[in-house]
This record gives sequence, structure tokens and C-alpha cells, in this order.
Amino acid sequence: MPHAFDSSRYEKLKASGDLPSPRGVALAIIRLTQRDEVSMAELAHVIKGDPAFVGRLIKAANGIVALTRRPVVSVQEALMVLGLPAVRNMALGFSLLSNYRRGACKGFQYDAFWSRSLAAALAVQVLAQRNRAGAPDELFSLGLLSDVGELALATIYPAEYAQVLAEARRYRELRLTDLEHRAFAMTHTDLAVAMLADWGLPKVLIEPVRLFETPERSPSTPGTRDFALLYTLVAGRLIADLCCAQEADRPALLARLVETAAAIDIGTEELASAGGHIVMLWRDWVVSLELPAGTPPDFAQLLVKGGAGRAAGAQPDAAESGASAADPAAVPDEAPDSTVRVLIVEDDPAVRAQLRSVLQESTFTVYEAADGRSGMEMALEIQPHLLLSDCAMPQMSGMDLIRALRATRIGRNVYILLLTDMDESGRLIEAFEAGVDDFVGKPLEPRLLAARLRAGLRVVRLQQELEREREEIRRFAAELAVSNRRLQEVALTDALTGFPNRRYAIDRIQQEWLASSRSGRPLSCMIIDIDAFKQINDTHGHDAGDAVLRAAADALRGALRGQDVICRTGGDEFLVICPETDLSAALACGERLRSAVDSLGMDAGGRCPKVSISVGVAVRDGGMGDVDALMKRADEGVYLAKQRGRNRTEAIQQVGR
Ligand SMILES: Nc1nc2c(ncn2[C@@H]2O[C@H](COP(=O)(O)OP(=O)(O)OP(=O)(O)O)[C@@H](O)[C@H]2O)c(=O)[nH]1
Repeated sequence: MPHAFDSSRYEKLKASGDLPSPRGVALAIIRLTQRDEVSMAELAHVIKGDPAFVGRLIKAANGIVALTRRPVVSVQEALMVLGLPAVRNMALGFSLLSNYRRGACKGFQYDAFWSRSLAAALAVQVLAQRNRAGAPDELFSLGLLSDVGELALATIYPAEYAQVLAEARRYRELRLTDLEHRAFAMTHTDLAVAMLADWGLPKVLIEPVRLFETPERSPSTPGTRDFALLYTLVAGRLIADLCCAQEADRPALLARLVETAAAIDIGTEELASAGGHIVMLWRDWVVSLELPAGTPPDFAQLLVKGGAGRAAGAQPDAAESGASAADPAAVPDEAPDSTVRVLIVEDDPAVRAQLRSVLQESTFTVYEAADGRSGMEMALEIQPHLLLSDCAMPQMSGMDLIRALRATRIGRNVYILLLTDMDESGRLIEAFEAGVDDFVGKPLEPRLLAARLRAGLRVVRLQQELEREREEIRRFAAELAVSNRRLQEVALTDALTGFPNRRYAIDRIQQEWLASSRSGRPLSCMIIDIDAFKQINDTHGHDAGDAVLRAAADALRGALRGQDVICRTGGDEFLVICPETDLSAALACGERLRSAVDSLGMDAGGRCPKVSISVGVAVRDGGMGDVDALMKRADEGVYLAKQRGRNRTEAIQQVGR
């Protein structure tokens, strides 16, 4: 239910001086920009009074300039790029950020609040660059300030708001705004809207703040600018929530994000790449502002893992059709930029900023180190595809870093671009010998750097392609090995009984013969022949004969000792190899096998007739020259068993001899 906010209360709160408000230089900037005739030079002069703001302004300006443009390095240029309204709103946002990093509200995590707001600012800015919902620089401030009402409540009512927040955490099904209204007869949304209006933000930016938590109440329709602005803010806030959320909460947020992004014409693949870009920018900002970053998600992975496009019913796109952003093997042509990791190792912050601004456009995942040693540690950890290394650095020089890296397995494939001011050919030759792939001269010329990066990227892509092909070959070889094994098994197995066949039997008994020759241990074998099998076939048919064979095989398998090997060597003939077994033990085994088959009854329909086997047993003795002699002796045992009436176990040799 919407709450009516009494505007006279806002005036009273403002008069009390308790509301968060811009101070110092930011206040002067806001006042100046309210004048119609303010000049850029005047404004730049005031801005320069706050060096921290100068840095942030230039950083923000570089966040939106194109790759082809030279990076912004001065306040005047930043003012030109951003324009007065954006600069004013940024001054406001950053002033609040600097002055409200701490406060009396115990339940309110000030730093986490700003970290999330910053993620929202960058997310809204990056999304707006893609869907053109509004001026990206203006939307930065919109994201940054969209939750300022929460900060206001924490500032005005520290103790009470701590209780409200505790309640909201305990009863997650309750809306924070409902709890706020019960406690203060106003909500953070009411306050944010009133404050932004008071600070002079245009209505078109205030409406999304009023509605982003309940967008379903918006009268705007798809395709309109209001709709695009509102849902860009909703999506930006969701990205910020995802950046700060616990692992368990991410899938639900992700599904909502995909749905929201689809509504503003941002598909899953584009979302993955925008997410990667946002995380990269966010990391950079939180480090420079010393804010907590937690563990930001890998959007490409998350979107693929969560199957989020499907869950949210978004339009089919790359992630759905299998060409996932996180799975390079599934991308037929090129891996997306966000899968390319770039490490900058450079001790000069200004050069790092310059490099970042060139790299930002390409949504690489960028990492930074300020000296050679930490660069080396980071390289081993993140395994970059591209390394941009300065030459002269404290702790460990660029050359030493490159040599050390090239000596590792990980470092062999990295494409290394040396940033150098040396123009002497001897030193350059030394650099190439150390392992650099290319170099770019200092001071850096952004377009030349971008061109060299593109050349490096081509090599990286070729390497990735090669790796994918290698992986495919590895997979293919593994599959081949499995099918070869299967084929081999088939070639050595009897299909009817599942026993090894004659080929295997001959091979195996020869191996056992050799093993027994080496060890001097006894080796026995038996030959088993089904009795009157021809008659079974003739009387009951071939199928009944097969059934008898299978039944006999099962009985034999069940009665066999663990170390013995049984093979089907002919139509109704089996060979049992008994390693390390003397004649008496082999005879006992043979007798057990015979008895097992003899105990088989006829099946109910009489289709499987009574069956018995004759077993001939033999043991290796000194008179035998080879394995054939052993088998011949076992065969003679079978013949004897047949002669003596079948269904018997016989040996030609005497036990104990
Ligand atoms: N059903 C069936 N019969 C087979 C198979 N392989 C061979 N045979 C038959 O098995 C019979 C083997 O008979 P023999 O071993 O010569 O003689 P027998 O009838 O068993 O007589 P004795 O060995 O003297 O007890 C032949 O009739 C073959 O055709 C098979 O896979 N299935």
C-alpha cells in the first residue's frame, strides 16, 4: 500500500540539520551549477579544491569515453565529457559518500551500503551505455543515490532504525518500507524522493527512485523512456544486490535480473558481458575508496550455471542455445572478452588508470599489481591471458618478472606486452630474449596501445582455439580408448555365456604356464564337456540347446573359486584354468562344478532338459614340455569320464605323484 508522505515533515527534518547533506566543495559545486552563467573554468577551479573528487571525476569520465578516444586526464576535459548536471550530481553523491562513511546507527552497515550503492551506480551506467535508456553519466548518480533514504533514516533515527533493520532481517517476508512506515510514518523511498527533489535532480530521474522497489505500480509502458529508465535502475539494483549477496540468495536474484534485463532489451549474453564489466569497474572503485567488495560473482558463470535465461523465460539467446559465455568450448568463433584476463603490472597509478581506460571498453577482466613481486604472485594465481608490464619497478623489475614467469608452466602461454621508455635496440633485444611478445613505448599513445592489444588478443584467441582443439582431441582419444577397450572385450568374450572365448583362453593359459615356470608353483586345468549335447539339440531344438548352455554356464560360474578362470573354448566345451592348484584340489573343484550342473533341474515347461557334464582334470608335471601337453592330459580325462558313463570327474594322473 502506498504511503502518503507529509512534506511538511521533510521541511522540519531539513530544518533540524539532521538530514544527510553535501558539504564543503560539493556544496559549493552544487551552488555554482545552480547559477545559469557559471563558466567551466570557475567550476574547475572549485573542483580542484577537493583532490579526491578530482580523481573520482576523471575516473568517472574515463568510464564512459570510447576506446578510440584519448583518455580524460584533466578536470576541464572531465567537465566537457560529463557535462554540468552529471558533475553536480557526482559531487553530491561523492560528498555524501565521503561524509557518511560512519554513523551512530548500529544496525546500518555504512561501508556496505556505499559499496552496494556504488555497484548500483556502475551497473546503471553500464546498462545505460548498452540500452541507451538515458545519459550514462547522469544515471551513475541515479544508481549511487537511489537508496539514500535508508542512509537518511539511519542518520536521523539511529537507535530506532537499528531496531527496524533487525526486524526486517528477522522477518524477511515483511517489506522494509512497511516496517519503516510503522515506526516513522515515512519510508526510505519517501525520504529519497524528497531529498533528490530538494537537491534539484530532474523529475525524470526521481520517478525511477520512487518506483524501483515496486515497478509493477508504474504506469509507464514498454518502449517508453520512463519504462527504460525505471527498469534500468531495477536491473542495476539487482546487479548490485547480486554483487553483495550470499551464494544461496543469488539464483533467485539472477532469475529476476534476467527477466528485468530482457524487458529493456538486454539478452543473457549481453548481460553476462555487462556483468563482467561492472564487476571489474566496481572492484576498481571499491579498492580506491577502501570499501568492502566481498566476493563479486562471475556473471558469465552464474548465468550459465543458473540456466537463468531459461528460468526467467527470456528470449532464446547464446546462453540458451548452448553457446554459453562461460564455456569457451561452446563458443564457435570467439570467446567473449570477459573470459580474457588481463594483468597490469605498473607502479605508476596514472599509467595504470590510463591502461584501465583503454581496457575498459573491451570488458576484459582486468587485474592490477603495483610492483613486480605482487605482479608475479597475482599472475600465478589468476593465470592471465595478457600481461602488460612496466619495465622499471620497485622490488622486482619488469624484465625479472617476465623471466620468472616464462620459467613457469603457467607463464609460457601468457602474451606479454612490455611498457617501456627504452629505445635502445640492445635493451629491447634483451627484453625479447627475456620473453616479451611485443612492446609499447612510453608515454603511452592510447590508439597505438589499443592496436597492439588487438594484435595480442588475436594471439590469445588463437591459443584459446588451439586449447579447445587440444581438449577436443583429448576427449576424442579418451572416447576412442573406451570404445577400443569395449571392442577388445567383445573380441575376447563369448556372447552366449559371457565367458572369455577360446582366443582369450589360449592366451591366458600360456601366461599361467609361464608364471608357473617362474614360480615353480603347480598349475592345473580342467576341460568340461556337456554330456550328450547333440542329443539335446536334436530332441529339443537348438534354442533349448542354447538355454542349456546358458544354464550350465551360470551353474559353473556360481561354483567356481575366485582365482580360477573359466572360458568357453568350443560348442559345448569349457576350459577352467586353476593357477597354484595341485591335482587333488583341482579334482575337488571339478567335482564341485560337476555337481553344480547335475543339480540343475528341468524347467517347469520341460523346455530345458536335464543336463550333466564330464570333467577331465590335469596338473602340470615334469614330463610336459608345453601347455598343449597339459591340455591334452585334461582332454584324456574327459574321454575317460565319457567312457566311464559320463557325469563324472576324472584324471589320468595319480594324486600325489
Ligand atoms: N545349441 C547349440 N548347440 C551347439 C552350439 N555349439 C555347438 N553345438 C552342438 O553341440 C553338439 C556337440 O556334440 P558333441 O560334443 O560332438 O557330442 P555330444 O552329443 O555332447 O556327446 P558327448 O560329448 O559324447 O557326450 C553338436 O551337435 C553341435 O552342433 C551352440 O552354440 N548352441
